Amino acid sequence: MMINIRQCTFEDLYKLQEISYETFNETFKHQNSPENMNAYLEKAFNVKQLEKELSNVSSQFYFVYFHNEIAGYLKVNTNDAQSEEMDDDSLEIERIYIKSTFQKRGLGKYLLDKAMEIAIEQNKRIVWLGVWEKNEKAIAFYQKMGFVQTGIHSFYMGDEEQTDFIMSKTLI
Ligand SMILES: CC(=O)SCCNC(=O)CCNC(=O)[C@H](O)C(C)(C)COP(=O)(O)OP(=O)(O)OC[C@H]1O[C@@H](n2cnc3c(N)ncnc32)[C@H](O)[C@@H]1OP(=O)(O)O
Repeated sequence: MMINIRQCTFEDLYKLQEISYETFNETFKHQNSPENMNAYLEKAFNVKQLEKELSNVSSQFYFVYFHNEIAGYLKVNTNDAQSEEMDDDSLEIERIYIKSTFQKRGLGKYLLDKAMEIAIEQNKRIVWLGVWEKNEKAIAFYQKMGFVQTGIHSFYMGDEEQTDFIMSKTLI
């Protein structure tokens, strides 16, 4: 099989840190200062933080493999692991990141389908996510996947306040 998916465990901590840094950096370094990028990377992906997230029963991480190489990852949250106050019948896609060399091969859709599958299994009604308003590529991808904008919220990249679009999809 060309494409495989596997749920991450505690043992994957350092691999997870590596792909988190790499993909975040290549996605956002062109539109943000090095200071703000470093501040965010250190805060979001330090070992203690990732340990905490990996041990949260309401969060799940998955690696997607392309020809046996880690090509990207998915993080989903339910209940109080969601990064916004949301009802218990919703699931958050907190991160879908595909390494640039593996993009446009269907892997992002593969991870998104996985998230939808988890939501259905857990009887959720809404799948939602936050995406930076300037991340046009990801917004186009989520629109293509049937998500619509349902709100906004702000977050900090270092000391800069930025706006995320909240996008959602309702399951039948
Ligand atoms: C909640 C968050 O995580 S927000 C941050 C999202 N992640 C990032 O920005 C990280 C960098 N980007 C990526 O990782 C990827 O580009 C993703 C996740 C946005 C898309 O993943 P990819 O593997 O490249 O997309 P994939 O090949 O699965 O494409 C699926 C469909 O979306 C469409 N699509 C993908 N990218 C785009 C785009 N830039 N513009 C329009 N349509 C697009 C494809 O054409 C495809 O449509 P099709 O099924 O009709 O052929």
